[in-house]
Amino acid sequence: MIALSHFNQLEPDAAMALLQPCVALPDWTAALVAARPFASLAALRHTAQALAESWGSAELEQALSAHPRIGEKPTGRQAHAALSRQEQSAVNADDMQLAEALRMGNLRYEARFGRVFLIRAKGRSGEEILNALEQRLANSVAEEIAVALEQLREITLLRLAGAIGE
Ligand SMILES: NC(=O)NC1=NC(=O)NC1=O
Repeated sequence: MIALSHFNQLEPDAAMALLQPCVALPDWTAALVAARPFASLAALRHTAQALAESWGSAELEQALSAHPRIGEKPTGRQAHAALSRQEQSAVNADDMQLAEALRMGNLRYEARFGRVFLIRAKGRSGEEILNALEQRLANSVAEEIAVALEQLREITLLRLAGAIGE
C-alpha cells in the first residue's frame, strides 16, 4: 500500500501499474490516473466510483478475463491472482461438498448467462457465495448484468482501497 500523496506524484506509467490489478479495464485506470492529484482518499474513491458507473456489459466481459471462477484458486503469479486468492480465502477449500456445489453452480450460471459468475468474495463465506449464486440464477439476463457490474465495482473499489491508503 502507498500513501495518497505518493500516488499523486507517481509517473503516469507507475501509477497505471499500481492500479492495474484493481480491474482489467485500462480505460478506467488511465482516467483515474489522469484525474490526479486527489485532495483526499474520499475524493479518490468518489472519482473511482463515478468512473465505474459508466461500465456496461462490454466492460464486464473484458474485466472477467482477470477473475477466476469462485472456488478455483488462481495459480498465476500476477498481482490480481494473489488478490483473488486472498479475497476467496474464506471459501473453505477443504469442504469438498461445498467445492462441488460451487463447481456445479458455476457451470449452471455459465450455461445460463454465458460468463463467469462474479461476486465480491471478500467478507463472504463459501456458503454465502453459494446462496447468492443460487439466488442470482433466477435473475433475468439484464438484471444479472447489473448485479454482476455492481459486484465488479465493489471488488475494484476494495482493491483500490488496498493499494492506496493514508
Ligand atoms: N469469480 C469471482 O467472483 N472472482 C472473484 N471475486 C472476488 O472477490 N475476487 C475474485 O477473483
